Amino acid sequence: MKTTIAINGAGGRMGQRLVALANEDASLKVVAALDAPGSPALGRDAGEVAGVGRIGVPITSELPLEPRPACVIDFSAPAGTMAVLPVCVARRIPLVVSTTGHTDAQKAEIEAAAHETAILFAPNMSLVVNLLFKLVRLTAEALNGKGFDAEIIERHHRFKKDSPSGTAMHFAEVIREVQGGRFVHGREGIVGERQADEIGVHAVRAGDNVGEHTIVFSTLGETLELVHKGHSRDSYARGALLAAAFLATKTAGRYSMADVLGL
Ligand SMILES: NC(=O)C1=CN([C@@H]2O[C@H](COP(=O)(O)OP(=O)(O)OC[C@H]3O[C@@H](n4cnc5c(N)ncnc54)[C@H](OP(=O)(O)O)[C@@H]3O)[C@@H](O)[C@H]2O)C=CC1
Ligand SMILES: O=C(O)C1=N[C@H](C(=O)O)C[C@H](O)C1
Repeated sequence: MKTTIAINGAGGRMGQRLVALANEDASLKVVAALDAPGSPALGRDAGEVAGVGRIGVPITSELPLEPRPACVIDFSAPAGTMAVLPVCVARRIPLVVSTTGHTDAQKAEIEAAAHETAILFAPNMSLVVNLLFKLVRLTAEALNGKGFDAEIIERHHRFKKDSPSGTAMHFAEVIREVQGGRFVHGREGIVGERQADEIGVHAVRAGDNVGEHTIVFSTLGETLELVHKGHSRDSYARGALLAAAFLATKTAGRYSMADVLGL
């Protein structure tokens, strides 16, 4: 029995990889592909847009009633998430939210939807990055109160619309949960000496970098850096497809990539 999926943002960089990789997976079937109202991708075959040939699924701006997907995967934009969320809630369709850049109010709405359907909301679908979240928590605990400065540097492609990355902010939130402190986004001018409670967050936008995160723990005399470097968007896409297969069988509730990946 194939897991049927719908992809929100199917015309985008990630959406295209999801269509392509799902097309190669005998356990999955793409039954719907969505994109923004007014998108030039509307009406085109999702497989053709993804470069894998026709799959018989046209890209539409709304989720058709039939065939009902077992799970929706969202790699769109905040507005895209908020457009598909009520549809998934009303129809009790599990939803994997991979999009980043939401407001706090939008995040709260996404979390509330878990009362009605299965929700997995994660800024990064990569196995290695989700392992790195645990390693950063372990490091922050081990070095807490020992005089280490924590800074996060993220690098992404020139096309990324939100900043800093959702992944970088999750690293920062993990560190703050453990050590307390306050986020400092970049530094400019005579800002004075670095205060011990600062958690620096810095975003580089250049070239076609698919995602690189460096978490720095530095003190007088030595530095520890924990680094993830993405080579392809496929690490995120494969994680998202695993998440969809996991979520498709779940009842209402809030699930995580740690649940999916057994971390
Ligand atoms: N969790 C994870 O592991 C990862 C998360 N991401 C996140 O996924 C998102 C997408 O990234 P990426 O694929 O590079 O971005 P793209 O801009 O390439 O793709 C986004 C797609 O969503 C479409 N879109 C925009 N608004 C809507 C809407 N209202 N309804 C439906 N579709 C819409 C866009 O259409 P149009 O171009 O016409 O606006 C575009 O086709 C970003 O937030 C990014 O941070 C990315 C990689 C990994
Ligand atoms: O926009 C991207 O490309 C990515 N965005 C996500 C984020 O904002 O954390 C995940 C990954 O870093 C790639």
